[in-house]
Amino acid sequence: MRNLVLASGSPRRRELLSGVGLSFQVMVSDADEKVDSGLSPDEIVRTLAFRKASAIANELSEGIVIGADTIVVLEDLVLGKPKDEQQARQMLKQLQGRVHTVYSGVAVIDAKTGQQAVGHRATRVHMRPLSDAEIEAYVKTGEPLDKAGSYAIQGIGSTLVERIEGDYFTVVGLPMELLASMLTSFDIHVLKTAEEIKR
Ligand SMILES: Cc1cn([C@H]2C[C@H](O)[C@@H](COP(=O)(O)OP(=O)(O)OP(=O)(O)O)O2)c(=O)[nH]c1=O
Repeated sequence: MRNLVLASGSPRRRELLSGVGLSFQVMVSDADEKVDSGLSPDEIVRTLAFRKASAIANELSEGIVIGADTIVVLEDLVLGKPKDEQQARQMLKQLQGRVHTVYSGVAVIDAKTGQQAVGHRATRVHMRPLSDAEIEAYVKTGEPLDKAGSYAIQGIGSTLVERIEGDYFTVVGLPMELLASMLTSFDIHVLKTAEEIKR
């Protein structure tokens, strides 16, 4: 099988991809995460996922490169990763007791042929009301710091989420069903690979 490359420093994305039995290399891009203020949320995550994948694909002569990006959107407010505890506190104060949408973009690029695909998914998240003391305690766990919107649904943040509408993996940062279907057009078939591993 052709070399698969995950262009991401996110341990969550690494775990999700390993979880379906794919073997891959990790190469972290230093792609600029600034975007035009006029872009819609889906355009933002698609642009950034593509930028991350192409930064790595440009360094390689072959390989299928995957990039991803996740943002949290509360009405017209776009929340990325907090700079510090103060910003994490502020984001959680805005999100508590309300519904927001998590957008995750995925880009796949074949470094050899230049074939490319970009997609995204959006999931609505209902967060329960949180007291200031709860927000403080959660911020102090350190978990919010490298997460878009300052929470991790897969971690202690699971206790803050009442329910979601849509794909769970989109919230964690890598929509797996979307990615698997995109990979089939690059002739990478996740279920077939999993079957080969079992044999
Ligand atoms: C909302 C949410 C986000 N996140 C994470 C996923 C992403 O790692 C991060 C969003 O930041 P990103 O900029 O998408 O990704 P990253 O900087 O971690 O990694 P890279 O750019 O190298 O791919 O937030 C969770 O882990 N759980 C959650 O519930």
